[in-house]
Amino acid sequence: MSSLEEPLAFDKLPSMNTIDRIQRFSSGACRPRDDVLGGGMGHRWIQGRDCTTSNSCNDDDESFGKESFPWKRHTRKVSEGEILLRSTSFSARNSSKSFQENGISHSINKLVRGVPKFVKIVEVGPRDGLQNEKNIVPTSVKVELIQRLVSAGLPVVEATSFVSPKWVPQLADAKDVMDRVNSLDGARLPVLTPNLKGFEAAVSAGAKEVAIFASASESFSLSNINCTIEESLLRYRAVVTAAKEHSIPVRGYVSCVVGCPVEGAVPPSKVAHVVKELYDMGCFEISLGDTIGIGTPGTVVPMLEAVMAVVPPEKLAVHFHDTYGQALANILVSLQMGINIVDSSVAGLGGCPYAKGASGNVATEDVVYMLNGLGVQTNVDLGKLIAAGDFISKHLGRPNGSKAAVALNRRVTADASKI
Ligand SMILES: CC(C)(COP(=O)([O-])OP(=O)([O-])OC[C@H]1O[C@@H](n2cnc3c(N)ncnc32)[C@H](O)[C@@H]1OP(=O)([O-])[O-])[C@@H](O)C(=O)NCCC(=O)NCCSC(=O)C[C@@](C)(O)CC(=O)[O-]
Repeated sequence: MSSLEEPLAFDKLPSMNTIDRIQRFSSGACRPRDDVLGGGMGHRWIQGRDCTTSNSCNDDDESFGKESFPWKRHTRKVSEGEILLRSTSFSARNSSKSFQENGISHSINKLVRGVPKFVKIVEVGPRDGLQNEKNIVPTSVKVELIQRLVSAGLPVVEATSFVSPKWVPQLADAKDVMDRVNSLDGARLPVLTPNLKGFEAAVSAGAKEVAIFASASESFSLSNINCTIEESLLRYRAVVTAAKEHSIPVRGYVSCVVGCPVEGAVPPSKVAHVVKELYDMGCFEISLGDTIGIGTPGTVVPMLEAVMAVVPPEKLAVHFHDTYGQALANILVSLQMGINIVDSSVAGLGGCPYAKGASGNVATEDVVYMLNGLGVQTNVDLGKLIAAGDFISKHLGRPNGSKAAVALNRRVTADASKI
């Protein structure tokens, strides 16, 4: 049992060789073409790709719409917030150009090797973000939050959970929320279901996609869903079978992929075992949750190596909590390894009621800001997203937990004061 006060396995910090090796064997591997290293415009540091795989490379973002269950593509107008953001990105463009003039772009392209051109963001704020809130958030606020997130261009917004209201009172209004968001166009709205009872309630409430959530740690499984890992897999097999009958896609989660609040370090082989079980039972995508935010690139890389040995990277998502401020670094290293789906929570809301001390998920605004800086498309309107984060933060009576949102809001105020 290791202490969770220490970053785990610092000595395992990956060398670029490790990442190169993974890239070579990853089916999503993509490499920058050396002949286009110097010619980019704007703040996009990743130049053209020469890849032949399906993992969102060698294509524009249209390929993203070709998943097995299509949903209506979201078209959006540019918001006022985004116009401001575009105007403030001028200096980033200039600095990118001067990097290129100095021959530094080659290093940048090496650094972002393998990072996909498009990242699908799975917004978990209305569910993971709110489930831990002590004061009950009115249904109307939850509904407006979901509407705002969909209108910001997020392709997937996890809406709520059909879990026991005794266990998670905050989400006891799951049916009412679904009744009011079901007609929203432009995004998928999955919900969590811990068992058949939850699945049936979700289907009657009109859910068109569900998620099941297992754990790589026995102790966490017991405290979160009151059963062992093997028992949970049995339950989930029943949920997936029922979902197949309704043609409902099922996403899988695995919690505690790096560490557990009770057991300490969790071996990558254990994570890989549970991920493979969920994949084999039919989950279309599996999200790897660092539930207590303990991971660093030094522990995330070996975990991903183990998981990618059994499930292809294009079927995997990463889900980092930011307890130790490591989430963006962990996301970047995951993208370098071929992952192109990232879970995040607007305004950095979140925490798990059964993982004491776990802080919020990585803030969606911070992820989008980083991806914009890397030239990775998300189709998310950062201005509208920040407004959604401000809306819910104001309701909860606390500052927006996204550093990018706070800084950009300050910048807007500063710019306005010059007028
Ligand atoms: C799994 C159970 C239900 C077992 O809970 P249990 O108490 O063992 O279940 P039970 O079968 O003995 O039933 C007890 C009562 O709950 C009811 N019940 C049973 N099932 C449901 C249901 N689906 N919906 C509504 N009610 C339900 C059932 O009808 C019964 O009601 P009673 O007869 O006492 O009135 C419970 O432990 C539970 O709801 N746990 C969910 C806890 C939770 O939501 N945790 C947060 C999830 S976040 C997470 O896991 C991590 C993640 C995904 O975010 C990724 C990451 O960050 O790593």
